Amino acid sequence: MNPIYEAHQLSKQYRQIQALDNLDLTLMPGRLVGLLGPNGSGKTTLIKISAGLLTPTSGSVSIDGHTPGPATKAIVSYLPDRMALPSELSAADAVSMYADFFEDFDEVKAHTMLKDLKLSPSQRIGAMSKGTQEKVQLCLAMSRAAKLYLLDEPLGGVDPAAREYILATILRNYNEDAAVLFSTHLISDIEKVLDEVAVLQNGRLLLHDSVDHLREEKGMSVDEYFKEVFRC
Ligand SMILES: Nc1ncnc2c1ncn2[C@@H]1O[C@H](COP(=O)(O)OP(=O)(O)OP(=O)(O)O)[C@@H](O)[C@H]1O
Repeated sequence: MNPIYEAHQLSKQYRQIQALDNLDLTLMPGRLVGLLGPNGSGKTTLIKISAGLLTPTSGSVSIDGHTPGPATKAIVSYLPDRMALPSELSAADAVSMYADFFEDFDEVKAHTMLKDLKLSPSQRIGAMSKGTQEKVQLCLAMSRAAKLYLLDEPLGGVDPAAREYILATILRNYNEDAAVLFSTHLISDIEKVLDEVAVLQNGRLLLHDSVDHLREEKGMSVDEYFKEVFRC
């Protein structure tokens, strides 16, 4: 089986700040991977480069054999870390817009998810709370049948009751040949669903391992390991 995603010697420099530093990361299809790391470790930068929104200073990303760009936008479902939809649209308008943009978008699935999360399709996005906006964006991102999902903090502002549903939805909705790269600080909430973790520190890959192997080798949960390594 070929990797769906490969970052090779990836670096990103913003003036004096080295946000990514010669990072190599390979993701295989069918894996749900948590992208972890303290604030400022480079998670969003990695996701944005992979989504084709930022250009690396050096190194490369290959997604299903393509450099991030128009070809990868058709196979990558990206969930940004902040609201990216026009505020005047309603949730139903946003669903129609996604249906126009993405061939792999399942409109019925999106409406079912909105209903399950008790979101009003007619409410204007600009009038929604931050957590509600995040839920709408997640419904849209997970209603695509993509090969790679890049989810930047999908649970950040979501209440604990909805987190369970969202995690179950991520697990249920993604096609088993797809990979999911999922950045989060809510490690204890998600480690039970993850196959692997990739941990960033100062723009470098500190560790990339299966959750089972990490727990066995370190004798602790991923959450405990993270707190131990990054204790302030
Ligand atoms: N547009 C920018 N201009 C300058 N520096 C930036 C910019 N965006 C990010 N950085 C810097 O790059 C580094 C990595 O930031 P990034 O947002 O990728 O980290 P992160 O791991 O996603 O952080 P968090 O967990 O806080 O969301 C940080 O030092 C940040 O200050």
